[in-house]
Amino acid sequence: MINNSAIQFKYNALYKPNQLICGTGQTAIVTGWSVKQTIAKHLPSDNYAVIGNLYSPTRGISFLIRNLLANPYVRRLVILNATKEDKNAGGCQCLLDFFTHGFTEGKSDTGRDCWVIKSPITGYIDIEISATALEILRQNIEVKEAKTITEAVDLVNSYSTKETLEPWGEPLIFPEVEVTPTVLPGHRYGHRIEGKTIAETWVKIIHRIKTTGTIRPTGYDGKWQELIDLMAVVTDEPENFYFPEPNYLPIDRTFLEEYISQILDDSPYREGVKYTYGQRLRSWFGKDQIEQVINKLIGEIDAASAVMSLWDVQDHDKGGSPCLNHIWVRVVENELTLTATLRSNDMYMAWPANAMGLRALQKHIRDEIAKRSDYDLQMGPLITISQSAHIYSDCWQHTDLIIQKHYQKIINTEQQTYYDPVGNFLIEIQDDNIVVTRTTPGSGEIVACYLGKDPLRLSREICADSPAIQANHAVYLGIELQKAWLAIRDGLNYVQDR
Ligand SMILES: O=c1ccn([C@H]2C[C@H](O)[C@@H](COP(=O)(O)O)O2)c(=O)[nH]1
Repeated sequence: MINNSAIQFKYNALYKPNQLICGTGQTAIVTGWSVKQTIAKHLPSDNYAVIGNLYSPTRGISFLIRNLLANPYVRRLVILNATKEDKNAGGCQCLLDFFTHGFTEGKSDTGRDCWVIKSPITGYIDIEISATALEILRQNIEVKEAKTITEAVDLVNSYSTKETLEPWGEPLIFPEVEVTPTVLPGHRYGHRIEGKTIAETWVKIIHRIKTTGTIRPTGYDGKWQELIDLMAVVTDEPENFYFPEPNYLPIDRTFLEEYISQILDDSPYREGVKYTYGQRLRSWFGKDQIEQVINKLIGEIDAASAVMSLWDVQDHDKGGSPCLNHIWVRVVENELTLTATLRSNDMYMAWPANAMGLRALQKHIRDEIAKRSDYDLQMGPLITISQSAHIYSDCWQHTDLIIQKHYQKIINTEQQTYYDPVGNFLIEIQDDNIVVTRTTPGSGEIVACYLGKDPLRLSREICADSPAIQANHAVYLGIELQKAWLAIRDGLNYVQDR
């Protein structure tokens, strides 16, 4: 025991320094999803060593443990496990289980060797950290769970009246293994990705970002790969949601149920708890915007102003502003479409939940309109526009694995339908000329005709007229035009697709 209780410790934040509030005491506080500043403002800084969030058991715990190992004088840990989000994410529970039950050697989802926490919630610790070091932490840190902010504050204050404890040893620092992806050239601004289901669209999105996104600093002491303004169009998500079997999405049905309520239902303001989308939509601005949109469309079904806004101008002054900012609902040929704009979107971890939650909102609006009026609309596509569409570096390995397993299969199935919204092209030879007839994709009506001998010139003309032609369709056309040209040159018969 050290007798000088006025001793001040300097917290060495090796990882995520900008995300932590550092003090000079011996107690670390993990606030889960609660806003860390709310706790800090109730405590003098010499009562705590550090205050930080823990959002995810698979991504956050390793950093936290590495920092604790670098600061051996931290002898007490208070874990605030207070909100619905904490229950959903399971990070705080998993961290508690690390201290209570320990860990075993295992593999992560991507097959990487790691320590797996003995917990019903999946949580990983980097294998580069030695088991001995992890045991030292487990033996030398006193851990307490708090269920409310007040309980956490009282616990920390009561610790500060106790005597100062000796550090458990010298700081321990372990190497890190970094994965650097190869980035292929591609568009940086503005992408359109379409898929039938959220799951399928998600695989295409993560493929696009992972192969062509720019690697940049995140603003959270890390890196992400990013594309700017990525529009995803989901055309046929079924009513009860499609979850692949086995489920490769980062969420399951139990999580989704909770999450949908965060979008559809109001929730009262609570100190330390961030906005919820439901609260912003239902009550934050003194109006229920979901009701407003339902009533607006019933009154004027063609309205182009069925807008819901989630951004508050005050958000510039506070941290933790909403990522989902603008929702627009529009009826197009008896279909109800919903377009949502997100200023910042974690496309690996958050987009599937965001998209499913928005789809539930779209369905709710459709159903309410049907209940209260004569409009029985179909469900149209769900469209999301993600302005910063990113994947954090600690998800890159997982992302690669999902792409490897599922991307090509999805593309193959799509290509086999031979469907292109720009239409079909029929190729024939007439009097030593190549004749290309363009028809609509549905009824096959003729919309354009091209005639010539030069396959390259014809391809260019066709592509200039339909710049949105699908890449595989354009390549196919090129091959057929060349075959037609060869047939003319060699005096052979030409039949398309033979
Ligand atoms: O519904 C949500 C909420 C958050 N995020 C992600 C986007 C960012 O990666 C991070 C929020 O960071 P800030 O932009 O608020 O700092 O969380 C989403 O993707 N969807």
